[in-house]
Amino acid sequence: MEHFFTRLEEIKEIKQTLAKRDWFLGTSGNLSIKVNDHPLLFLVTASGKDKTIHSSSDFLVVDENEQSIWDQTKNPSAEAILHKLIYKNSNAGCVLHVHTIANNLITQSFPTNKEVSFSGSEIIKALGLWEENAEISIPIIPNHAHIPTLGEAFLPHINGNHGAVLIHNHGITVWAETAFEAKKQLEAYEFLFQLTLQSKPTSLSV
Ligand SMILES: CSCCC(=O)C(=O)COP(=O)(O)O
Ligand SMILES: [Zn+2]
Repeated sequence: MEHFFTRLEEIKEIKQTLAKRDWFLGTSGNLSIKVNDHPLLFLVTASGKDKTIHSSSDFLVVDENEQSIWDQTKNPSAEAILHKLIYKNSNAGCVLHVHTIANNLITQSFPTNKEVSFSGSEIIKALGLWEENAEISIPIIPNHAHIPTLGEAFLPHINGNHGAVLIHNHGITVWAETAFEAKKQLEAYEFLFQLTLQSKPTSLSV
């Protein structure tokens, strides 16, 4: 139980930090943190809420069918299936999804089912790549309104315990083994997007 409350505090703190950055405009975005491996249980944001307002009903615990196990008065994030797919196919412990102007604009510069690559910035070390001239690539998938179809497009890109997927004209989903790592990596990706958009167009490469 102590573990549960520690995880809850971690994800609440991330929600508050990202809200201060305006990364939840228009009720967009969803966050989750794993609280049990077998059976899979994770805390996930409730759907459709203003995520800049913080209350005791911000999160609910769902199982591997994305069903709330205690509280039937609110619904889990509509995108909880993506979080479930990540937890079922990696050792990730936390999943963060945000819509930002920068992550939407970056996807508009590239075709879907391709990837966008970044190199030449020190912040790439925050993504775990420490070698000289390291390059990081992020896949861009189509934005299917039907979430199970979005999940099918997303699944092949879950290739490790941490990673990221851009959804075209929608947002980014980042996962990592811990909440600290997931937030760090999300921030590093958003840094790269903003840097690229504010730099010369030649710094983009497909
Ligand atoms: C209001 S943005 C459209 C839904 C979305 O993409 C999102 O991230 C928020 O959905 P949720 O069900 O998690 O509130
Ligand atoms: Zn979304």
